Amino acid sequence: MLLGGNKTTRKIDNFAINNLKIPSIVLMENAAISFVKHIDENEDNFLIICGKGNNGGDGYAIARQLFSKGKNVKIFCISNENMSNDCMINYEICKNMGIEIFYKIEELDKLFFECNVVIEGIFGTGLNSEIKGIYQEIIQKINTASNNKKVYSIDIPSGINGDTGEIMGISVKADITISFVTYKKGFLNSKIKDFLGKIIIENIGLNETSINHLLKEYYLTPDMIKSFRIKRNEDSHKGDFGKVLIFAGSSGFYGAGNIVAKSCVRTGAGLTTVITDKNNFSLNVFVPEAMSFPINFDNINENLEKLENEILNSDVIAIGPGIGKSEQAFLIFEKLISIKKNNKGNTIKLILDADALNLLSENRKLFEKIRNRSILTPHLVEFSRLTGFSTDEINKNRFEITKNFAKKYEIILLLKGKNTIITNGEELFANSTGNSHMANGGMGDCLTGIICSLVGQKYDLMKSAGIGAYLHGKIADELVKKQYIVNASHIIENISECILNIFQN
Ligand SMILES: NC(=O)C1=CN([C@@H]2O[C@H](COP(=O)(O)OP(=O)(O)OC[C@H]3O[C@@H](n4cnc5c(N)ncnc54)[C@H](OP(=O)(O)O)[C@@H]3O)[C@@H](O)[C@H]2O)[C@@H](O)CC1
Ligand SMILES: [K+]
Repeated sequence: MLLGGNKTTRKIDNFAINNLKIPSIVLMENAAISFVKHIDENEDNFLIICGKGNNGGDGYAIARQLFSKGKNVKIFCISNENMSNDCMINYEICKNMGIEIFYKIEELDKLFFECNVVIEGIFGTGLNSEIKGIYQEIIQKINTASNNKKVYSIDIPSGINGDTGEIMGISVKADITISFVTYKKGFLNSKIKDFLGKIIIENIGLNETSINHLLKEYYLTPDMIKSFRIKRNEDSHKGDFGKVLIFAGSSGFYGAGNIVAKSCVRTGAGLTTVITDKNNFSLNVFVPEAMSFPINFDNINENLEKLENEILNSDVIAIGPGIGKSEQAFLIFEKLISIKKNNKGNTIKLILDADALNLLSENRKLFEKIRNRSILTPHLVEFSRLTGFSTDEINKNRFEITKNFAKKYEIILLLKGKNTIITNGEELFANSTGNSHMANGGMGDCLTGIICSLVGQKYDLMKSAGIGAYLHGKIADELVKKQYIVNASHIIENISECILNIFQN
């Protein structure tokens, strides 16, 4: 699903009008028809509150549509001065059709009392400053009435900034928001969840393929994930699904390595090998399918040569969870990223997480070795270390900072958090799955294991990160329907079933 904001709405509008030659009034009509589809047939009494821009124009067009279905419709017109052209056209039609239109704020309370459903088209993507005066008063009244009326917002609850989700002074609290063409970036702001209600994204007669060159940002949906699927050949063998090398875990943190390995195995990698302390015997017990490459941490140099063969034999290497920041960990990390091509002549892909990111932050010249072949999966604090931006600055400007970083270092960045962001600097995915019940130790390790497994199975880096993040969150979303806390082990046991559901449904 396309992800957009205020500017992109104007861009799409302009393209549809100027290039596709769809008159703007047709787009508005399509928006109104799509909107009305979601209104309960049994509802009868509607109050439609309209501003003077195209959001209000949508409101008048929706009023006409409902009126023509025989519904009882009243309109509250906030202002009929300086209306946009299409708003004016629909306002005039409503007047000509004899729909009752009210103008005085003193009449509003009675209008609320008489209706069952409020539809508001005060501001959409054109909101450009703090809301004050009469607009503020009307929104307050809508929110008071919303206690016992169903409130629908057209495109965006009036008062929410479509780009940032910021509340511009005050906002309508919608029960249902029906938005057009794009999932608005502002909806990703977790602080406004209660204002959005149920979100539905509707078409206005534009096929996604005719406009998707205009924007390269997406909100991940099940259909998108399904479209990424690479079918398995009947005659394939384990070599076709990737040789994955994992450097994760160290004394005290063996669990991290075990979780990465088990997630990787369960996601379907062909062969999984874990570089681990020679004294760690837990791997074989926890993940019998994985192989180990034992390291003598007391004498690292004796291992590095043998390790070279292992690297040359790999398709993808995941590095970081639980490795610590010791001198030995650094030497192994440096070795693992020092070879770019494997024995088959293919580029060895890298997934860098946790301590690998911290080591990278402290040794920035190593960025040169990871270009064009890596996924970095920081959480907010790790990303702050990598970029030098404060966590607040990143939160306020996630899209721009992540894209710039990915572009600068030519890597895929996956910034974990609510609506995990994945970007290569051009294209961007915002994840739609996941919840707070999965916020506990080992989750990130599990995600690393899933992603390196997908890369091994020849999914490109963006798609591996996208599928991985979606799958990881989706499993947790399903599990919280029947349990309160979701741990990495729960995710691991459900990976395979969830992949099946996503790819086959
Ligand atoms: N491609 C699509 O997706 C399609 C989108 N469509 C629809 O168009 C909507 C966007 O329409 P839009 O651009 O006319 O802006 P809109 O939100 O109506 O607001 C502008 C009005 O508000 C005013 N105003 C702003 N801030 C204010 C404030 N703080 N306090 C007071 N006034 C304020 C501003 O006044 P001005 O500042 O210009 O004086 C102007 O009058 C979009 O959300 C969707 O519903 C569909 O029709 C079909 C195609
Ligand atoms: K609105």
